[in-house]
Amino acid sequence: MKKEITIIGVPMDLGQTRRGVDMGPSAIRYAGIVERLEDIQHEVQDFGDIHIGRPDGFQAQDPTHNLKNLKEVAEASEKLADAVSSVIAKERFPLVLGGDHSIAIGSLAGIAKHYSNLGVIWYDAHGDLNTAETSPSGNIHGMPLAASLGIGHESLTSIGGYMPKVKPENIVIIGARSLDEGERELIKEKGIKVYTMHEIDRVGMTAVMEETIAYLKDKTDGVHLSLDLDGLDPMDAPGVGTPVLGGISYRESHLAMEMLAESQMITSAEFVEVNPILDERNKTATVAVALMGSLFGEKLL
Ligand SMILES: NC(=[NH2+])NCCC[C@H](N)C(=O)O
Ligand SMILES: [Mn+2]
Ligand SMILES: [Mn+2]
Repeated sequence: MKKEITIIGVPMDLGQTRRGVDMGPSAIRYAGIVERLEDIQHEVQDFGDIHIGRPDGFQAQDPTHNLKNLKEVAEASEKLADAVSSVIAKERFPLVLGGDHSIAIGSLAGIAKHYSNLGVIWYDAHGDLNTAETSPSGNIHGMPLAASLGIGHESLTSIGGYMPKVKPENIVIIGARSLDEGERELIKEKGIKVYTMHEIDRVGMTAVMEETIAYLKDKTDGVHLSLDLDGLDPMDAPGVGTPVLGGISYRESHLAMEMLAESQMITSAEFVEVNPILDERNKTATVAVALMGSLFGEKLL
């Protein structure tokens, strides 16, 4: 089915401390995302990049919290929320390119306004369910899913002027293999559905995706895919800032994207954490583009 897609680049690197992930959108464009989607008959428009403010180097860390670059991340999130929301208002499919995963706070704030029961598939090695209190790093890219549940610092939970963006029972995390203590507690407390690498190995990606699709299908009126490239194994996606061994393979990821394409349930998507400085000859951006091809219906025959 032909889609009208708008690409939004978010050159954000302030949600974590390794420089270079702000070049993710360029690397993904360079790897040919527009042509790839046009080749399978979609109509693609490139919105360009959201402007990311630079932190004032002389400004001391706010003593009331340990959140790095909170002001800049919150400002960028508001801008992204507006951009994403305007794309959906035009009945186009928003495809957001990161940037670190903190950008999901803005994407979800812009998207969730348009749905009463948004589903979220969080494809990631991590839960990104930390708050200032539970975070080992103070990096906001470890917090976007918590913030979208309405948990965490007010400057992050209130983006878009409402909260929460998503209900715990509408979330599925796939690929988890690194969770902090507070994240584990939150998962249990809220009953969030998680397929760790254990389940993926045990029952296989086919069953994981069948169950995920069945779980979300009837109770949601839209599903956002938030794909962190570190969900994949670092052998397949080396250009990420927080790699974790033992991840989802390139092949399993293609299968997952193909099954989502068949389900026709995905209404928005983002691909994040591509860091060209840490990458090998743009491999991770190229993998991201290949996965987007499958998500949007590319088939060999
Ligand atoms: N989006 C990501 N890559 N997140 C990594 C988070 C790592 C760790 N859990 C933290 O809070 O700092
Ligand atoms: Mn991650
Ligand atoms: Mn993440």
